[in-house]
Amino acid sequence: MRKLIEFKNVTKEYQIGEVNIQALAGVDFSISEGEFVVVLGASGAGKSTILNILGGMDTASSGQVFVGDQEITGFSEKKLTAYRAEKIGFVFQFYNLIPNLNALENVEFATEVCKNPLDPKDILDQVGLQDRIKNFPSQLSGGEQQRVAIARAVAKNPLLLLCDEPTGALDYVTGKSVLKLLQDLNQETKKCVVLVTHNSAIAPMADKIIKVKSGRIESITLNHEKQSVEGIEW
Ligand SMILES: Nc1ncnc2c1ncn2[C@@H]1O[C@H](COP(=O)(O)OP(=O)(O)OP(=O)(O)O)[C@@H](O)[C@H]1O
Repeated sequence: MRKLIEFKNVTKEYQIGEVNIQALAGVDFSISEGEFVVVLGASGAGKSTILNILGGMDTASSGQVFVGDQEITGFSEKKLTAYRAEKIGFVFQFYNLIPNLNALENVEFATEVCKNPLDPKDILDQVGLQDRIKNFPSQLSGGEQQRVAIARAVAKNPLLLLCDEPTGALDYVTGKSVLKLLQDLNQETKKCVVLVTHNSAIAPMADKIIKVKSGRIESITLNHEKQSVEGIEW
């Protein structure tokens, strides 16, 4: 499969007063089109930093990041904003829905700035919320709100779906159903999904597992016998 993402010797340093924090100390990896990738590591390992640089929410201190045929590390602020808006769908641990918009409006709002959005209603159908589209976030459970957040990300028709601990605030069963939804969407749409988690038990659902430790890549494993989420217990 064609290479979609490449990190080449990427570093990230944060300067807090006199203190210099090395969040990434030279990271190299690549991701192919359509892959479901799990980025694993302990707290503070650098997982979110990788995801934020990939999503154009943060910038590398040095090194190169390629997405498709573009080097995003060379982007101006304006190009990076367009990249985030058009190419990236984000799903976070806390759903970040707009409280005074209902489920459908939350998805519609996100698609307004996109070039080729999918139909918000169709996507809410696909995530199983066809009967709840008029509900406000406060009227939905955590799992349902996360489904709206996933619908919002997917409806943008992004190149990449980036998920940072998407089940972190959910109970076991609900978390599993959200992972199943992400796995199904990856299989159906062939969109690349990069999911950050500290939960190593979910690694078997991925095509590729990237382990991060202290700002470095510890290992990259290709999983040829990917498992369905239903078959994984933790
Ligand atoms: N904006 C920031 N300013 C200063 N330091 C930061 C910032 N963001 C991250 N860091 C530091 O960089 C390191 C990597 O953080 P990162 O959030 O990428 O880790 P993580 O693996 O995602 O951890 P967690 O699972 O706890 O979210 C940590 O030491 C963190 O404190």
